[in-house]
Amino acid sequence: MTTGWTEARQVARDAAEPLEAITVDLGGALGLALAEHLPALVSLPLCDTSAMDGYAVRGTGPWQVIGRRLAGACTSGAALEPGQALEIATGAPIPLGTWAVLPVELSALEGSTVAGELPGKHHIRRRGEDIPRGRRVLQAGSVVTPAALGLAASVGYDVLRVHRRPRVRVVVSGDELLTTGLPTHGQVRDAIGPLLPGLITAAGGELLDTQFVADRAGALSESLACDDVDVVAVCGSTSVGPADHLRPVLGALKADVLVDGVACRPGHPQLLAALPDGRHVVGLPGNPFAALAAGHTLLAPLLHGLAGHSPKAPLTGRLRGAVTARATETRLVPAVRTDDALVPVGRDRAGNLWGAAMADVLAVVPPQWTGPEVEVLPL
Ligand SMILES: Nc1nc2c(c(=O)[nH]1)N[C@H]1C(S)=C(S)[C@@H](COP(=O)(O)OP(=O)(O)OC[C@H]3O[C@@H](n4cnc5c(N)ncnc54)[C@H](O)[C@@H]3O)O[C@H]1N2
Ligand code: MOO
Repeated sequence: MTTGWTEARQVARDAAEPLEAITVDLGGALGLALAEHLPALVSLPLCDTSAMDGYAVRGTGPWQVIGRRLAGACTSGAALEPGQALEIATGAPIPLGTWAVLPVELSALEGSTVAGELPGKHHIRRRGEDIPRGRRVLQAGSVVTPAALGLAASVGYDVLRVHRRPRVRVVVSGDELLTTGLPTHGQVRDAIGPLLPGLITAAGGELLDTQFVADRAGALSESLACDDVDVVAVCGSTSVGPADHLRPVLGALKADVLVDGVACRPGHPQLLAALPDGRHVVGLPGNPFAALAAGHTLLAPLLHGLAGHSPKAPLTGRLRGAVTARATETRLVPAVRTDDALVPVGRDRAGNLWGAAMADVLAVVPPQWTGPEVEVLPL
């Protein structure tokens, strides 16, 4: 029974429990989802520090400069007395008794005396003003970005607990397929093998390998009998033709078919199944644009779920141009972003990746849509 596009994505997402947590160095966490909330291990800043290069002063000027302090210096040291100043660098702990930091460009130094107007702002960053110790700075399920790595380091982390990436095997079926060079009569260059690694990585997965199998049930069955991956993405063989063996093979393996066709174009024969040992199989149609659409429809949400990513609100945009909705199926339409709208690029028949390759997004046009707002899937 065919499933609606939105529901199919939810089924794929719900089919996945986040995989186990691992501990990795900060650098190894990029792109993985946090398995635990992240409380700040230290306050930021750690103590009251100067926000400017200049002079920490007490009282009204002029002030007698009694020394110099750079960032990283320890906080102990004599408190300032009224009329005293300490030359200070941005980020250095301010001495006790400081009223304000006089920025160097507002100061006039003569010998060891500095003069200037007390600034309107004190230019002091108070301890914990940016982040107090113990405050949760990121939630479990957040995907670690470059900024998140910097933040984690600044609040004291050397390692992070993250969910491991789901391991994926791609199985490409089709006797007519060629992986390099120019196809001759009857041959077709494999276009799905090359497009999947990027899609899998972006969705939080790790491609273990790509295997090519002949259009035989036995070969497909053998490729599914593995225990070194979490997900097998089978390309081709999803339809009902004489060389399409995926559904019968899944039946023989006693797989639980969770999504058996999706009400969308392209990509309607795609499927999602759970094998008895818990691994998942995603069937991507052989037509390359249909495979891309299915990759975004079923494979990506499954990988997001396994990788422990928190669900995100959909991105939306306004679609302009002559797009006709279907009665009962969702259309996935390649479109480019312009200043004020999304514009379809065409060239989007199921076997043709030209439109998708030119596009920025797939615009999701639901059944009976009247526009202009659509959900978008970045490509
Ligand atoms: N009687 C019906 N026939 C078809 C239906 C249907 O509903 N009833 N659906 C059509 C749709 S829609 C699609 S999509 C395809 C899906 O077919 P398969 O997943 O079984 O894929 P194949 O038959 O192996 O190949 C279809 C087409 O794509 C080419 N192909 C396959 N793999 C690749 C690849 N890796 N790179 C490039 N091109 C590939 C293959 O040569 C065929 O031309 O079924 C329709 N039929
Ligand atoms: O679903 Mo097919 O994928 O439209 O060509």
